[in-house]
Amino acid sequence: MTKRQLVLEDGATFEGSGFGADTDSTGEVVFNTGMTGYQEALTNPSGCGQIVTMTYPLIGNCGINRDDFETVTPFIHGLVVKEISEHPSNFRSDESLHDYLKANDIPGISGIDTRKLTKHIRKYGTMKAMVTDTFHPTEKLTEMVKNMPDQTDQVKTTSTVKPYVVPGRGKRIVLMDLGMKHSILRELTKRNCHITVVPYDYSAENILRLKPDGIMLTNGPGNPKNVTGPVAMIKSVLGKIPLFGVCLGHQLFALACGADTEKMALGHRGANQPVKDMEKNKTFMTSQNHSYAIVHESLTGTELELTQFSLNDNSVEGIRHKKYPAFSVQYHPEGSPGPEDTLHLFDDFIQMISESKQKENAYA
Ligand SMILES: NC(=O)CC[C@H](N)C(=O)O
Repeated sequence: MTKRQLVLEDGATFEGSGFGADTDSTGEVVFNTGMTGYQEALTNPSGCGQIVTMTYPLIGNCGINRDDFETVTPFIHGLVVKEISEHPSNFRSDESLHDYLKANDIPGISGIDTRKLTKHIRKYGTMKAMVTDTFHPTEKLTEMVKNMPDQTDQVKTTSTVKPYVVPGRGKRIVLMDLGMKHSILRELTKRNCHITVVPYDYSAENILRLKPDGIMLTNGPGNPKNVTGPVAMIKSVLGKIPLFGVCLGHQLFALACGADTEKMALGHRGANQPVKDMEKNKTFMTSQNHSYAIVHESLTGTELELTQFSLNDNSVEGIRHKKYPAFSVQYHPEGSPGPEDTLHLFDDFIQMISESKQKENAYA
């Protein structure tokens, strides 16, 4: 195995062994606390540009299978693990994690003290990093990492280029792909929706021409403030078509309504994030994967109300428009990986569409 190292922006270095592709790579180093679901986590397009550290100590033991992908092409820039399983064993396994990463040109690094690395990130925050097989003096490598430009076009990279249809006989949904996880599509198709998936820069005018019953905005990578098109779109459709936003979609909905977003110190990544739903008066375990959040105080003076919050750090997890049929959540209701306790939000969305149709008919 090649000797490989992870170099952080602040000069911290971690030596390990290479697996996956033999290539150098840069990105933002983050950690994921999920004990299962590495395949879904590494194929989530929201991870575009990130070097993902798995805190669970043994990764790759059930291989990679054809059923659990969240995108066709993975977008992460590196995978950091304590121990990589060299002999995956599972009836669904098609190939090893090593072979999969190699085929997709993503470097992995194993033998890392991921506890130490995670504590470091927890103390100093998420930061830029590099996975490299070259062992230049640390100062030189650190300088290279520091000078790495911030990526701002991740949504463009991960979104579909052209619209396409996934036919169904139920509600007609426009699904704006900001870096969509397949599981969102799966949940809508399970509910018989007729789905038109559109790119991130699809205009309100073009969406309205499709005469959808509802609009859903997906998850996606990067800073929500880098994505201006969908904000303008949301402003134009709000009150005309019921809307449901997830993760990045949730943040863009907030920006469109005059609230603000900020970068969190660490972000939330993992499958065990407790959230209080104030409308249902219940606590749910959720799957999360985000670095940014809505600024709670910025909801004041807008037409948005807080509906859900994190029981770990009180951050905003759900909002609803006070006048129009529109709501959103910061977490992944579709799970994958992680708990499916909040799948009912897809049913709530369909019901909101039916109720707003009834109201329209009553006024007609
Ligand atoms: N899962 C997501 O959609 C993440 C949203 C956004 N990119 C963030 O990191 O906060």
